[in-house]
Amino acid sequence: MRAWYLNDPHQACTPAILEELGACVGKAFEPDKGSDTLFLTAISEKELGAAFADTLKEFGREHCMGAVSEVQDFNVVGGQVYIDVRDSADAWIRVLLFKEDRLTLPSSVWRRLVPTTEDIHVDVAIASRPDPSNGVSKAASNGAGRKGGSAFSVKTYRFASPADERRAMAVWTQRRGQDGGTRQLIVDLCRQFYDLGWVTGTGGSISIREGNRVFMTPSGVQKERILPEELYILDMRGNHLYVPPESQPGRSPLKLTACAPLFFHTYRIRDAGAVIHSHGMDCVLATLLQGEDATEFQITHQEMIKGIAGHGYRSTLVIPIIENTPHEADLADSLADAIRRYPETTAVLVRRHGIYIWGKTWMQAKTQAECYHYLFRLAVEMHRLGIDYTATPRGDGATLSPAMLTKEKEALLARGEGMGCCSGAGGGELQGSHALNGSHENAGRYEKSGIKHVLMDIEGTTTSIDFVHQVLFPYASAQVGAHVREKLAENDPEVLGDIQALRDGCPEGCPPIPEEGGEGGREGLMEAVVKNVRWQMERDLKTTALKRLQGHIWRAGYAKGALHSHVYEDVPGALARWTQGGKGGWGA
Ligand SMILES: CSCCC(=O)C(=O)COP(=O)(O)O
Ligand SMILES: [Zn+2]
Repeated sequence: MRAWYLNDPHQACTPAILEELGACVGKAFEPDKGSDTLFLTAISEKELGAAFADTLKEFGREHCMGAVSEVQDFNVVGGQVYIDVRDSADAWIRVLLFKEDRLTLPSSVWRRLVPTTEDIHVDVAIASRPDPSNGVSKAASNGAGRKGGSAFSVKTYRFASPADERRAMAVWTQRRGQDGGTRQLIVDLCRQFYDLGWVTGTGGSISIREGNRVFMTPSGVQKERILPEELYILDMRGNHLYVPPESQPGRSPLKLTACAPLFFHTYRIRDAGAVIHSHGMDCVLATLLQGEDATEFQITHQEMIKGIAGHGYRSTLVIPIIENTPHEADLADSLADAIRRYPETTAVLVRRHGIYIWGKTWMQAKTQAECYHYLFRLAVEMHRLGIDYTATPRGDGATLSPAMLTKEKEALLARGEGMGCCSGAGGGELQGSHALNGSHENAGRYEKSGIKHVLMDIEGTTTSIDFVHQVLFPYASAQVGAHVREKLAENDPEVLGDIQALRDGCPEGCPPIPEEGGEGGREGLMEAVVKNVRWQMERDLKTTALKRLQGHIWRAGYAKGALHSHVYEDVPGALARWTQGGKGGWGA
């Protein structure tokens, strides 16, 4: 058996790709019990006579058996034949079968049988039997593919007329790059991203997935000068389908990008269609703006946040930050960990290095990359101006609008004596406690500045991080059942909202939340909430829904005196100084 892509005959197709489609390559003719077997002896004009043209047409026609749910075994009893099958990106794979080869296709895969020459004697036995997967390919039943009965039918198009098809093809070709190829598209994007400063100094990288084929840039090269044939192609298991020419005159052998293991994590964990690794300077600054210890970058109330999947203008966009390592490939584990812990994120920042951004398609990845870079630039500028880009503006419930800051307040902030250190922009434990060591004169400055409220971060600022991990988290986990039971008994709309948020934002693999009034009643609902919350907490997920319910559990715990927090010893003094004269208010 040999298999390759019809649109690029140099591209071999591995058994891994066929297996992903649910196809299986074997040896020898063994019709299964209960099979209907059809012998197609001699697809030859001489043998078939008048029926030759129609037979050819019939077997050359594309078939998908999904509707009748049949598995077909193509058994070559003599000669050789092509069976063409479509991959998950709608590209034709040509499988050449020799005598005694056997190809098994599930019902969901489009196929056609093509003679290797116009007049060939080939004996093919096609045995059909019920498909136990009922039309769902292996990829889909694994959860790796698409939803629905036929895994790939969503990518299969039929046109009312040849003219319709030509029009659609023209549009798609244009969208995919002028020459219609993923290779050319990556080359073009590399040039564009170089001009934007994202892939300079040979740093940064791009990868695009076409079904089960993954295109990646070579390592350590001038990214803006890559040629289409210098790209690697791999299957989803990491097997090399295409390796660029090893030694060209005057050039060293091309290695695969060091980002490959990281790219594969986004493909395998998130089913991404494209990934961009940028070294843009604003990404690096974003990893430092909120302090070296910050594990997240946050920004809110910006129009461009709408460009990030699942976010709106008022959303707080949260991007995890992981620590850099001397070698790019060593980032893979912490990137995978961040992807799992932040199920809503489509990007991971790497401190003092750059960012990985992915999307379902290359266009979504590019749009998001542009929005992320814009937001980082904006955050840097806002920070420089002393404006808090993490704060909700007035009119949206904020106590202080950065835009309303007077010159005096800006001066206060610029001296590092104001909000910057304790409004969430500082974050680190050391930094937090130092931030409160203001002098008595500061109280006067606050008074003069007209600042009425100081909104303080807790974790590591007023209170130790250990308190959160050793007291607050276990409390939420232990109390979730009792809290939900109590609040549901009161028909409290807040808890109903919390439950709905958990239901809507249920991460992949997390125990789902049934509808109210469903099977199992309220007890079943409560049990599901407890399982869902504990599942997320065990994985240290940071979903909005989880944080929301945890916040409510802790608030109730403080209110009834079940929870008591310590504060660092300099906190009470600092708060007293800031509130001297009764001008300020504070809360922690
Ligand atoms: C100055 S580039 C250092 C390596 C790096 O961070 C990077 O992103 C490039 O990796 P590649 O192997 O794709 O060249
Ligand atoms: Zn890099």
